[in-house]
Amino acid sequence: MLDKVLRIATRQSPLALWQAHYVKERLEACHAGLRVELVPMVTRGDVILDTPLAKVGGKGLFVKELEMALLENRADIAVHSMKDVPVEFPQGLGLVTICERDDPRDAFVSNKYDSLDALPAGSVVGTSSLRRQCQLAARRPDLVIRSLRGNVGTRLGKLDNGEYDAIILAVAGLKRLDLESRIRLALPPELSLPAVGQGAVGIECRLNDLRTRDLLAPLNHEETAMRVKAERAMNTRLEGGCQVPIGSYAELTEGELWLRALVGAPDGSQMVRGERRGPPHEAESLGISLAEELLNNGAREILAEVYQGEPPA
Ligand SMILES: NCc1[nH]cc(CCC(=O)O)c1CC(=O)O
Repeated sequence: MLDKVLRIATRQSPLALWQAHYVKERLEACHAGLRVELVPMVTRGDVILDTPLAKVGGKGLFVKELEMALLENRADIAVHSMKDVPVEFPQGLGLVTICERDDPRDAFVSNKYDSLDALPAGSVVGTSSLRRQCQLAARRPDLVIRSLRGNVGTRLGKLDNGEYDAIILAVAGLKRLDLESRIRLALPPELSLPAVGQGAVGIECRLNDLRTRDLLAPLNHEETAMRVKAERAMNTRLEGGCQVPIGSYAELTEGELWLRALVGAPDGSQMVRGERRGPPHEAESLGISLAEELLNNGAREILAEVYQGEPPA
């Protein structure tokens, strides 16, 4: 039966393919007789590999082609790392499902050292994330932080050939690729506040495609959705559309949301932090009010400076 086929638009990086296969398997397990096909695509973000993302238009580069495929009915859903999903969607598309979150933490990866604190002065640490960079530099101003791009395998290769003493990657990505053994230390949120949505997989589709939305419904994880909603509300109130030095992380404990956030200068010289606690149904307003507090405490000036150097796309 043709209407029992569902098509997933996906990038072809090993991480993207893992996530697409994960959603395929979950959907097929929930719906007997449903056949799920992958539609592999190349995005601009996959092609431009040598320039810091902030300079070439930011995270949106990885999702535009997938969204075109949805709009032109060449695919039914797109599977994303929530961390890479821009704040706005094209007309007619939306994020309808967020799967259960995996480990949200950043990972310290090194062949020589056990932790950030064990690194000698002058050690070279690789990351292209302004968020990771500012938190690293704030704690260890004596380190040399160098840009590091490419997919997870490429980044590990650059560590292994000696270009870096250590690199920072997401725990979730390493676990998905069966590379958990490379993690020397999972950094607690106090040390490296995660990015919005880190560790969670989200699913986008055409909002008027009710058949697909019904099929996706059992994959939604309410607790993860609440947490990511608070994180994204915080980010949306701050962000101008390009890569930014912002951490935003929510936990849900005993029915209460605890949202922490930071905005920092990329060189770690300034850092504004804040937190909010409240009921989950106020996820969005908690995020917005925390963002406004940060803006009033200096984040406005920090972000203005970041955007001036690298204007949003
Ligand atoms: N920026 C790329 C990216 N997008 C999502 C993940 C990891 C998986 C996740 O956070 O869901 C990664 C790799 C990394 O940051 O190390």
